[in-house]
Amino acid sequence: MSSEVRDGNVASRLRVIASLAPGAIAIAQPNGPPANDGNRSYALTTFQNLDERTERIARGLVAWGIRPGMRLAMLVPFGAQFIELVFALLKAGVIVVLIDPGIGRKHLVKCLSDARPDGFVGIPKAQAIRTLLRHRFPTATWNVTLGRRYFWGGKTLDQIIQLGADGADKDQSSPRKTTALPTINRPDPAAIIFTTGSTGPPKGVLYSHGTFHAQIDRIRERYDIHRGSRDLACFPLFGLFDAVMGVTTIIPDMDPTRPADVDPQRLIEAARQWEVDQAFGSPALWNTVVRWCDQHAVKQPFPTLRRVLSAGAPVPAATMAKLRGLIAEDGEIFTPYGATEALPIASIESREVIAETGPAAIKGKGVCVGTRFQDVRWKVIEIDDGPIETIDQVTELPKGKIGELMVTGPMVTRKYVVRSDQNAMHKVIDGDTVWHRMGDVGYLDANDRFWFCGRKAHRVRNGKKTWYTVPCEAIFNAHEHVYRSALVGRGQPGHQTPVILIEPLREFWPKTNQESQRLVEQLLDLAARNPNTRTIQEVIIRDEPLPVDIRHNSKIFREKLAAELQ
Ligand SMILES: Nc1ncnc2c1ncn2[C@@H]1O[C@H](COP(=O)(O)OP(=O)(O)OP(=O)(O)O)[C@@H](O)[C@H]1O
Repeated sequence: MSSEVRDGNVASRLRVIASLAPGAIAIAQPNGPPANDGNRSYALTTFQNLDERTERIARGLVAWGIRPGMRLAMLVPFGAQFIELVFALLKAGVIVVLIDPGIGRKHLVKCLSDARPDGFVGIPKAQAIRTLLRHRFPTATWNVTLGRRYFWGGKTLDQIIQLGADGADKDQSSPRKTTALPTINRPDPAAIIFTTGSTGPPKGVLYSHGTFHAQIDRIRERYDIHRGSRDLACFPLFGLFDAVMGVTTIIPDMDPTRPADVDPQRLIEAARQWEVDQAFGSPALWNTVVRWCDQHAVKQPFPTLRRVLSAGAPVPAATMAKLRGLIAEDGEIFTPYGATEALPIASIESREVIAETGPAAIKGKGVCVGTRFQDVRWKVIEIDDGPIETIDQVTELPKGKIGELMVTGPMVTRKYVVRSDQNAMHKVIDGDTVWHRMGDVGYLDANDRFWFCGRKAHRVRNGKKTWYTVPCEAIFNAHEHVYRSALVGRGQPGHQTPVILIEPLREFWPKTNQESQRLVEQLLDLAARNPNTRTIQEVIIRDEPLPVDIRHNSKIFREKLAAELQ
């Protein structure tokens, strides 16, 4: 489809979809509580509505004075309006600043301030907070409020839409008639998206329109996604991809910033009502769904679901096997691997995990994240904690050897624009090409699959000995009373003692010191029998959950734990 889109703006794909299927439903959002039979009423947006409204908002923004390259930060909860506004801003040539509220208030304000936005598009509450903190956002003068505007300046969305219809700003003495949308080329900047911040403060990644095109094309091809599919979008940003692939986004009744707290009953109802055939969610969401169905003895609650996507962290093979039993028999579960800076890089399907790579992972071989997406190039290189400027300074490792992963391709972003000091640590120049160092360690196998062994920054070192998080933790996670574990180093890198912190499953939380001691002994016994872990001699059973990121609910904040241990 990309060849049909003449200009480089990724939002122009909407126009193509709208011309092919104008009346098809682009977005369905619940607008009432579920009835007794589980069915509920939904507000519907067709592809034609979506294209026309985004066009009108974009024209309104341009008529108001918004110019290509201006940065506008989105402070709008995920939903139909979020999707609509992102496309409208892209059509106007704006660089959309996207921040996941799940990163927490402190990081949120800091990231927004560092992104130096020219304005905010937000709900009244967000605009009120922005106004109170205006010294942090000195350049933010173009502000659009959804709903009612109170004591702050700017325009309401309704005024922008009106402007888009009129083609001129009535507030101005000499109304402009120039509401043509700008021409955008693929290399032009489209968005600044923040990393989760699981290894330090979140970094702002610059996406071009070309980055988005490459992501959409690769995802569509590899997962064989077609117009007419219906996606339960439990991971908000996927709703944006759906719209330009002609897929209906069903917005689930859940807090997208707290995927582990989802009510599976609501998902099941939505999937039934819409005969959903695709769903995207984080591993934590699927874990909640699988456990709930287990507890309630629910059999195949998603009979029409044929494509499940789960991203952001490893999905245990056991969860995958159970999830397989909940969806259509011929359904597939994919775990794409990538990062905010480079997505998608690789992918694996559940059958391969269950039959082959999952059992290997349990033995401490790392988590296999699969084979490359088309046009990705990757190398495993010797681990270096400092910057690597050019490709000639890189030492590539042979297959099977653990090192750090670096990648390049059209979906790989070229730089950070917030915390740009981090560019030196992550980017390697190779002529016109930029390689991105993922910050992940692992190895490539004989079938060109990558085996993820954890984050580079989380490895524990003592002299020549290195312990990698994922292969070590797998040995402890295999104990039937363990929910998850974290390898943490006590002391300075190079002189660290490896310590394993254990979060038992809720039902097996030790009630006495003796029970706790018994569990420690069993775990040390397990550790002694595996070469990865036999040098680990300290296991601590926690009496509270391990700290994890809110966005994926699965990335363990090992830095925090290490600080507690020192
Ligand atoms: N399928 C997967 N299996 C295992 N880990 C994954 C998978 N997909 C992503 N990851 C992990 O998530 C990381 C990317 O996450 P993200 O871009 O959200 O930010 P972050 O790297 O956690 O944050 P920061 O870079 O700020 O520390 C990858 O580098 C990898 O460690």
